[in-house]
Amino acid sequence: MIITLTPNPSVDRAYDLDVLQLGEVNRADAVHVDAGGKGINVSRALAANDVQTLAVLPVGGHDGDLLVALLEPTGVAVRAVPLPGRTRSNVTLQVASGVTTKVNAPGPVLDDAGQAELFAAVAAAVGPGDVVVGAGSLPRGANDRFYVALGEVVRAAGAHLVLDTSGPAFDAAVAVGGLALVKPNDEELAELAGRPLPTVGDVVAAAREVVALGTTRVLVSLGSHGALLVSADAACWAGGPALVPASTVGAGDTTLAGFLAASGGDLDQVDDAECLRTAVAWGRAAVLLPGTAVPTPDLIDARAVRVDLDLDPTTPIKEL
Ligand SMILES: Nc1ncnc2c1ncn2[C@@H]1O[C@H](COP(=O)(O)OP(=O)(O)O)[C@@H](O)[C@H]1O
Ligand SMILES: O=P(O)(O)OC[C@H]1O[C@](O)(COP(=O)(O)O)[C@@H](O)[C@@H]1O
Repeated sequence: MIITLTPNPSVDRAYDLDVLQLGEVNRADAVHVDAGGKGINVSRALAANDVQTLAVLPVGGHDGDLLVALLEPTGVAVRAVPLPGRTRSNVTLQVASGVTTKVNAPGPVLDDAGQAELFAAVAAAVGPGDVVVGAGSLPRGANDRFYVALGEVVRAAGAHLVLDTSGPAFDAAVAVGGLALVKPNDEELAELAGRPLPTVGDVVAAAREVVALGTTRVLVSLGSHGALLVSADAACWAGGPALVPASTVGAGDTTLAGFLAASGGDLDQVDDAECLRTAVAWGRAAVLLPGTAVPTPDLIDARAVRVDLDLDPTTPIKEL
């Protein structure tokens, strides 16, 4: 079973515009409202591809009710933990040229009691061999060691922790280690490493520093340049021609979902190249969909993805 925990979920509202004019009245051609937040998107993408998953999330207020209602038809099993405060709404402005502008709200405060309730919900659901995905930013009030504490809950159950977050929470979890997989994008990995990562060799070296601290695999998404998968003894890249996105929101989450789906939920037996190919195929399919929509199997084309196990480390990421 793949369980996701999204400590700061969102109702995602995406506005499609021809062009965006700052300081002017902009009129949208369409508005998309989706259940959002990184773990929730992972679960939605899995469920859309018939992979069983449970999403654990805090909810509060009107948008909390709306979030649960939006998840109802998706096939995701939901454990919604009612907490004080109101679930946030994140806004995306999507222009026809493919440029995506996001405004993420801070969300409600999560206090120690709320954190304990979320961990209890995960502990009640997780069993040996399961995969728990901790994903997204931390709400105000949450300790930077939130995902470290989640790791203790997950490992106590004999399960694997996968992480997709950024900033101090990512830093703290990587420093402690014991992670099966992390999914930064190249900017998040550069922030963690504390230096720019312009080439393939730079990204692989930074990912190997994460591996050396006790993470088995690092899946680095590179936007239109595909993704790199790095472990202690291997590095491979997958990608394809750049696409003009209908929306990049949720593409990273869908990429992670594709990787987990291809692994069959067994992170002890991963075929790196095939899991990476599937991950990139899912991400590419996601960017062609509006808002935070997730692709179904008919929209995913793994054959369009090229895998390279022997990339020249001097290759600039921008040339992939
Ligand atoms: N413009 C694009 N063209 C083709 N693929 C893309 C494009 N943008 C994103 N992708 C795909 O989506 C994946 C995730 O995108 P990325 O922006 O790296 O994630 P995140 O949303 O986590 O920052 C990439 O690895 C790539 O496969
Ligand atoms: O938790 P954060 O970092 O504020 O991000 C939350 C937002 O990111 C998303 O999960 C999308 O993530 P990605 O675009 O990185 O795949 C949205 O659904 C959500 O609104």
